[in-house]
Amino acid sequence: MKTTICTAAQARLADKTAIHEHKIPSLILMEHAALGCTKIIQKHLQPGGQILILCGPGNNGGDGLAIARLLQRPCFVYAPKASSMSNDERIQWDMLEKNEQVHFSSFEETLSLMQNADMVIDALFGNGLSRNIEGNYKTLIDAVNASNAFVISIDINSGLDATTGKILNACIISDLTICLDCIKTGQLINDGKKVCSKLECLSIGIPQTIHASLKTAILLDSEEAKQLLPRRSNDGHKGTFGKALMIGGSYSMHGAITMAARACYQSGIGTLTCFVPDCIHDILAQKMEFAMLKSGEDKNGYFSNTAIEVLTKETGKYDIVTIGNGMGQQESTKELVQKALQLSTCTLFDADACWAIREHPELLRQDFSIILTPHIKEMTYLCHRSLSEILQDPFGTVQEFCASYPNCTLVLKSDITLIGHKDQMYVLHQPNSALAKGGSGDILCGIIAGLYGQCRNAFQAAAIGTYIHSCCAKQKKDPACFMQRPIRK
Ligand SMILES: NC(=O)C1=CN([C@@H]2O[C@H](COP(=O)(O)OP(=O)(O)OC[C@H]3O[C@@H](n4cnc5c(N)ncnc54)[C@H](OP(=O)(O)O)[C@@H]3O)[C@@H](O)[C@H]2O)[C@@H](O)CC1
Ligand SMILES: [K+]
Repeated sequence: MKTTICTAAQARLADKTAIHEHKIPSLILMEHAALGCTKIIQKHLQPGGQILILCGPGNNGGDGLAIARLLQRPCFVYAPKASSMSNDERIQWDMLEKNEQVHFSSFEETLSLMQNADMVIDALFGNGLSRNIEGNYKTLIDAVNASNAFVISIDINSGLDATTGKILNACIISDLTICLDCIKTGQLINDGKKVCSKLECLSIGIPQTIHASLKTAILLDSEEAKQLLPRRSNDGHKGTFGKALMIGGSYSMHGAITMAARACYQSGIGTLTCFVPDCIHDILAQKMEFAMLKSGEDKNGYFSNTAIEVLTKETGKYDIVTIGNGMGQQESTKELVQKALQLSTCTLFDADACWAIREHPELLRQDFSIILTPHIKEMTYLCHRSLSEILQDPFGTVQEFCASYPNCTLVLKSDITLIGHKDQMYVLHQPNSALAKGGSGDILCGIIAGLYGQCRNAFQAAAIGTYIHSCCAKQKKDPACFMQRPIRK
């Protein structure tokens, strides 16, 4: 089952389509949601533990009341007066009329119960939050955050904008958030990262085809990765697995191209050629017994402007060209980037190549595939957004770029990495500080190139390469001393 990532509007549309077009009554969806939540809640609940369920005025509150019914154990519930409930919540309320295990508490009682509660279920607001939280709801949220209870939010932490991840004046900080049907974009960005400790996504019976038709982003998890990993045929030869040319390096940054090349080789490329400045040729010849080496004229430790001449004879020889690792922000980098595009083959722009193309973004529109792997700072060179604008809205940034450059696959690297192509997007949500060190990006570039050689599909290679890269980071218990080596399992 795919886990999807939606904006608030997409999530609402998916609900609406399921209810009105697929004729699945909303109460059935709510029952699925509540049954699934109850199972998860029970796993975290101590026998005899005191549980307090906070319900708001909409269907999120309806989920809370359904959970109270399904728990089948004594619990306290705070709920608004029946006249201000949504229709479905009202039906849930009626179902509790004869229930003797559910005790409704007043606002004041709820505040005092909070002090001894073992668990608080946050069903105040979900996808329908529309303005700042004030008054009693704010007081309740502040009290939850001050309590020692284990807090589970239903669907969305109440107070969090589901799309932007901004807090609307007050917000529940949860130990666990059970996302209904899909993860919301706001849970992965901005304040969303701080208020949701752990996300668990629950299927509630909304048909997967609805998400597919809405073109929602897909979580890149192990299930998805298995589908993407290229299969190597036993009767393949080195040509089958691709010929890569990696252009990069400088006197002070020869490690970057070395790491990228090693990662490419270890990721299964058929043959690998590195093109580096003359001044580091001999160093690399010592380090890279696995790659063929070509070198071009250097100046002050970088490629010279005339180094490009060597590339003129290379047209048609390679399946993938990578450019950028350790090249520096030099005039020659700009020249080489343009020349690399003339090789008319799939080209991966990493690091300084993303900087070098910024004056000629029109060159990114080619009739062959281009992969770009910028981190957030490098992304500022590729779009008209500032660093903070990209951080605020990484999903929109990737969508906008991919719509403008349909032949490009963009890998926007940060604690969550987004991989976009046309209207498709994968989201890798495995933040790990092990990858926050020099060389990580170079290795990712190499892994993607190695995998491209084996599948010849830029979006697939970028997605599976990004996933494998993050798996490498999980190998060590202490992320600070992690040494990166590509793996294949
Ligand atoms: N539909 C489905 O298929 C399923 C939906 N499910 C569940 O429904 C949830 C979405 O339900 P929902 O649309 O009723 O929104 P929800 O957030 O509960 O409340 C909206 C209410 O709050 C009010 N309100 C808003 N902001 C406020 C504020 N700051 N302070 C005070 N009031 C405020 C708002 O008032 P209004 O803006 O209309 O004036 C309205 O009355 C979703 O997250 C999931 O949990 C599941 O059961 C599975 C099936
Ligand atoms: K909630």
